[in-house]
Amino acid sequence: MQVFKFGGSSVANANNIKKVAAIVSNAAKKDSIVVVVSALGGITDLLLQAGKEAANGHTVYQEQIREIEQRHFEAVRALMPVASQSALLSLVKKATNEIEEICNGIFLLREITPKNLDRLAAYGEWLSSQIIAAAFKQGDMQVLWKDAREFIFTNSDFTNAEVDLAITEKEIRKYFKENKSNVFVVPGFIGRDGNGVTTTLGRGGSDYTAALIAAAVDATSLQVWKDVNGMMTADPRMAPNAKVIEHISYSEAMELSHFGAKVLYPPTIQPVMSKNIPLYVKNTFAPEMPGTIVGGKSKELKTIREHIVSGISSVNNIALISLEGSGMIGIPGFSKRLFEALSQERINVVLITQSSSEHSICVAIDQRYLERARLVVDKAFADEILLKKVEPLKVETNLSIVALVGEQMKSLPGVSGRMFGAMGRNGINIRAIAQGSSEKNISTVIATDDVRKAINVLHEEFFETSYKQLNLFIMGLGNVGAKLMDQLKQQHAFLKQHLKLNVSVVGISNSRKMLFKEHGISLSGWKESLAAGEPASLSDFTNEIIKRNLRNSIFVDVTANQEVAKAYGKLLQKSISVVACNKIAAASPFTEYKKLKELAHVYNARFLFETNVGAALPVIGTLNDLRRSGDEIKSIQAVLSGTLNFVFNHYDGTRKFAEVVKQAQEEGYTEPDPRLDLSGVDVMRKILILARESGFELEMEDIVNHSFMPASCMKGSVEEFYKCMAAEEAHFSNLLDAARADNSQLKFVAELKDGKASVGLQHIKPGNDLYHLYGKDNVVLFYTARYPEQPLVIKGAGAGADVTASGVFADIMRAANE
Ligand SMILES: NC(=O)C1=CN([C@@H]2O[C@H](COP(=O)(O)OP(=O)(O)OC[C@H]3O[C@@H](n4cnc5c(N)ncnc54)[C@H](O)[C@@H]3O)[C@@H](O)[C@H]2O)C=CC1
Ligand SMILES: N[C@@H](CC=O)C(=O)O
Repeated sequence: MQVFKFGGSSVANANNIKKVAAIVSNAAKKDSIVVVVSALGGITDLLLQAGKEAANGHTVYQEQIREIEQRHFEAVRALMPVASQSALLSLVKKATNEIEEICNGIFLLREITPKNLDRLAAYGEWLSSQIIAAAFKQGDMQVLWKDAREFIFTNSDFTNAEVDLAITEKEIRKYFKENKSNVFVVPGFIGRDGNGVTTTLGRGGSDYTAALIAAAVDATSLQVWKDVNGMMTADPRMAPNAKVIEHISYSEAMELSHFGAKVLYPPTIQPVMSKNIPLYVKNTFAPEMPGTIVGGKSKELKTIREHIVSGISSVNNIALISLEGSGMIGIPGFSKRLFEALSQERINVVLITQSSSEHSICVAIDQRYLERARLVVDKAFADEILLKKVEPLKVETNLSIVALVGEQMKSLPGVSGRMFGAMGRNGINIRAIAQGSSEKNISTVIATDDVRKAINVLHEEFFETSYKQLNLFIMGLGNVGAKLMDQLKQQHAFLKQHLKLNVSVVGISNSRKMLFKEHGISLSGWKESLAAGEPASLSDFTNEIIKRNLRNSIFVDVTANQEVAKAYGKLLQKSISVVACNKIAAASPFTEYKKLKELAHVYNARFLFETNVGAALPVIGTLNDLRRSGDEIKSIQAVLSGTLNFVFNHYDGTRKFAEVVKQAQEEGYTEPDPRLDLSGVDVMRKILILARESGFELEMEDIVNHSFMPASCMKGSVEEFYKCMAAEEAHFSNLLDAARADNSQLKFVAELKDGKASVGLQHIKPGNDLYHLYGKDNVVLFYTARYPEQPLVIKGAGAGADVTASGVFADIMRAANE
C-alpha cells in the first residue's frame, strides 16, 4: 500500500483534480493507494476569514460563503456528468448552509473561539475529499471515502491539536485491515478530540495525516504531491538558482522544514522516519520529474550527494531577546527560569545562544510574542533587575534566521568559516549564531533586509557549480566608461564560461541620466536606454545601490568628480567594493585616504585604484607586492603623464604646442580638464599615491611642482587656456630648443626620495632609463632594498581609454575574486 497526499494547489480546481485522478489511476494499477487531500486551494483561508469577519460584525462573510459554494459547485459541474451532479451539489449546498449557520451564530455573539475555527476549517477538506472521491469513481478506480475524524484522535488543543499516536495508529490499522479497496480517499488536516469534537492538526496538517496513515499501515512509500518539483536547495522566490534536492535524509528534511522550507509540514517526517518509509516530494503538474526522495539507505545517500550542504532555509519575523547581567555569572538556574517564564506564556524558543562567560543568554522567538516575552521575563527577574544583577530584557526586532542544513557538515572542518566569510564579505552582520553538536544545522540571526542577499550568497558559496553573480554599478560613461561597457560586453560569455562569473551591470549613470535594471542593463543598447533613463542624482544612485542590497556588488567610479569620490565611504560601510580610476579619493587628504582603506578592511570590501597610476600598467599592484614581501621602497623615478609624454614626443616645432595638446585631448589621454595634466597636478596626484602606497604620509601640499607652464595660462576657462598656450608658443619653443641644445629630450618627471616628492620638466639624455619612452608611454623605476642599483622597471602605455578601461576591468575581477 502507498499513501499519496495532494496539496491545495494540486486540487485547486477541476482541471487540476483531473491531473490528480490520472496520477492515482496510474499508480492504482499496481498497488492499493490511500489518497489524502487538502481543501481546494484558498478555501481554508476563505473559511477562516468568513468566521473572523462574522466575529467582527462584518456581513461580508456571506459573500465569502457564496464564493466557497461557487468554487465547489464549479468543480462538481466540471468533473461530473450532468446526471450524477445533483447528489454532490446538494451535499455542497448542505455544507455551505451549515457554514452559514455557524457564521450567523458567530456574528450574533461577535465572538469566535478556536473550537469554532476548527469546525469551520474542517469543511474545506471534507468537501474536497467528497468531490475528489466522486470524481475518481467516474474512472476505472474502485474508491472508498473515509472521514479521517473516525481514526485520527487528538487532544482538545483546537487549531493545533496534538495527535494521540497510540490510539490513532491502532484505529488506522483496524480500518485498513477491515476495509479493502483499490483507492481510499481521506480528508487531511482534521481529527477529533475525546468528546468527538472536530479538531485540526495545524496549517499544513494534511501532510501529517498522510504520514500517520503511511506509518500505521507500513506503507511502501509516502508521496507528497505539490506544485513544485521537490524540496529545493533554497526558496526559489529568493534564490532564482535554487535547484531540486534529489535525495535528502529524514533529519535534514526535518531541519529544512522546521526552518521555513514550506514544502513539508514539519511533523510529517517523524512518523515515516520511525518506520523507515521513503517519502517522495513530487510535482502534480510535472509527474515525470523525479522529485525529492527523503530517507532511504544512507549508503545510497553518500554516493548521490554532491554537496556538503543540503539546503538553505530561512524564517522571518524573529526577535532576539537577551538576558544579561554580571549577577548571572557562575550561578545556576538563570536559564531554567528564563525558559520556564517563556514556556508559561507558551512562547516557543526558536534558537538559543549563551556566551561561555555566562554573562548573557540570547533567545530567538517569533516577533509576535515579543511584548508577552518582555513582560513575563522582566517579571520573573524583577528582584535581580531591582538589585542590578540583571538588566531589563534587551530586545532586537526585524530579524530573520538563515540556516545551512546538511548532515555532511559535521565531518568537514571549515563549513562555518566559509559561511561566515561569504556573509561577511557581503556586509551581512550576524547578530547571533547557533550550531548544535550534531552539526546538522548552522543557524545565523541577521537583519530581515539582508535575507535575500544572504540566501543568494550562501547558495553561491555552497551550490553554485554553474556561476557566481557579480553586480556592477558604473558611474561615469565618458571615454573610459564607454570602453569599459564594450569590454564587458565582449568578455561576458568568456567570463561565464571560463571564470564562472555572471557579470550584470545593474546601474549606470553619467552626469545627466541614470538607469537601473536588476537583471542587467543590455550591454549593446545601453546608450539609448540611458538617454531615456531618469535624471541623474549621485545620492539617489548610491542610495539605490544600498537599497537593492545585492550580493557581490561593486561600485565603479569612472568619473573625475570630487563628489562621487566622497561617496565611497558610505558604500564601503555597506561592504560594497569600490573600483576607481578617478584619482581624487586616493589623492585626498591623507586622513581621508587612510579612512577609506580602513573602511574597506573593516567592512570586508575592496577599495581598488590601480588605474590611478599608469592606467592599466601594474604599478600599484607591484608596489604592494614588493612591500608585502618585506621589500622597502627607497626611491621612485617615473614619467607618469601619458599626456605630457605624448605632447613632448610629438612637439617638434612643426606644429604649435597648443595643437599637440589638443591632439592629446582628442585621443583621450588627457583628464576631462586638460589643465590638470599640463599644470602637473595629475602627476602630483600620481606620485602622491605612490608615496602613500610606499608607506609615506604625504599630502598634495608636500609635493614640489616645478611647473613649466606660464602662470597666465592657468587662469580662466579651458578655451582661454588653449588661446593662452597658442599666444605663448615662443615659451614652449624655447623649452624645446634648450633641450635640443643640451642633446636631451623633455620629460615631465616625478621623483620620490627620502620621503620627499617632486615633479617637473627635465632634460633627459640618451642612456637614461627615461629616455626611450614613446607615444603616451609611462615608465616607473622602483629602487628598493632588493633592487638597490638596477631598478625594477614598469613601462608601457600609460593613458588612453581602452587601456584604462582594461585596468578598471582587471580591478573589478580582483574585487570579484576576493
Ligand atoms: N583617459 C585616461 O587615459 C585615463 C583616465 N583616468 C581617469 O578616468 C576618469 C574618466 O576619464 P574620461 O573617461 O576620460 O572622462 P570623461 O570626461 O570622458 O568621462 C567622465 C564621465 O563622468 C560623468 N560624470 C561626471 N560627473 C558625474 C557625476 N557627478 N555623476 C555621474 N556621472 C558623472 C560624465 O558625464 C562622463 O560621462 C578620470 O577620473 C580620469 O582621471 C585614469 C587613468 C587613465
Ligand atoms: N590624463 C592622464 C591619464 C591617466 O591617468 C595622463 O595623461 O596620464
